[in-house]
Amino acid sequence: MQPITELVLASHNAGKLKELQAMLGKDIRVRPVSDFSAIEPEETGLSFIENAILKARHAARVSGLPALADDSGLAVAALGGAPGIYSARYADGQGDAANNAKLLAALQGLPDAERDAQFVCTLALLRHAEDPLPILCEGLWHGRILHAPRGEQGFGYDPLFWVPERDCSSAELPAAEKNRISHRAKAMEILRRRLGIA
Ligand SMILES: O=P(O)(O)OP(=O)(O)OP(=O)(O)OC[C@H]1O[C@@H](n2cnc3c(O)ncnc32)[C@H](O)[C@@H]1O
Ligand SMILES: [Mg+2]
Repeated sequence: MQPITELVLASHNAGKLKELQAMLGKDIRVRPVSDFSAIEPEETGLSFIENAILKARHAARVSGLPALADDSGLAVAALGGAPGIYSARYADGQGDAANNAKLLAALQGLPDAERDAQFVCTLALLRHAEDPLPILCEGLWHGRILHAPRGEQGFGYDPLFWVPERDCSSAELPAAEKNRISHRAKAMEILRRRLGIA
């Protein structure tokens, strides 16, 4: 396989883009898909990986470059895995603060022992829009949902996600530390190995 020297990141989420860029930018020239198109493809898949593939395919098509997409979310055990693939749309598109408020309300009154959750990250890399064999990677990060937000770092559900191995919320972790241990870091480690840049 030809080494990949440049790729388009198929995300419109600033927090995600920052993390992906920090994890890849030393080895590969990365450009956001917004350099090529403002259109966000509808996430019609029923699984994280289907949505990652369709976002990457769209980005490869509009850019003519290899494309990497990240479809991720939060799966809460007490909610049967919700919000899951609907994490970004949990509060009907009203944004991170509304998503977090809805999650806290859904778990109101539940003790710590019943607040297990995991962040899921899937990555899909397509060498071109018709690539029949995308590189697919996943990473999971186990934790617990807090009773109130903590911390200012990160994005999305980070202020509500308790990280047992660090005794703090993921929004209290310095960016470099989150990027070493998160679901995204784990998926990215697999991708780096597949690309031979580990
Ligand atoms: O689809 P793109 O354009 O990449 O951007 P998005 O924000 O819509 O991304 P997703 O469809 O993958 O939805 C992911 C959701 O899960 C949340 N999420 C994913 N990774 C996270 C992380 O590391 N920390 C906090 N929240 C995260 C994020 O805030 C979104 O609400
Ligand atoms: Mg999305």
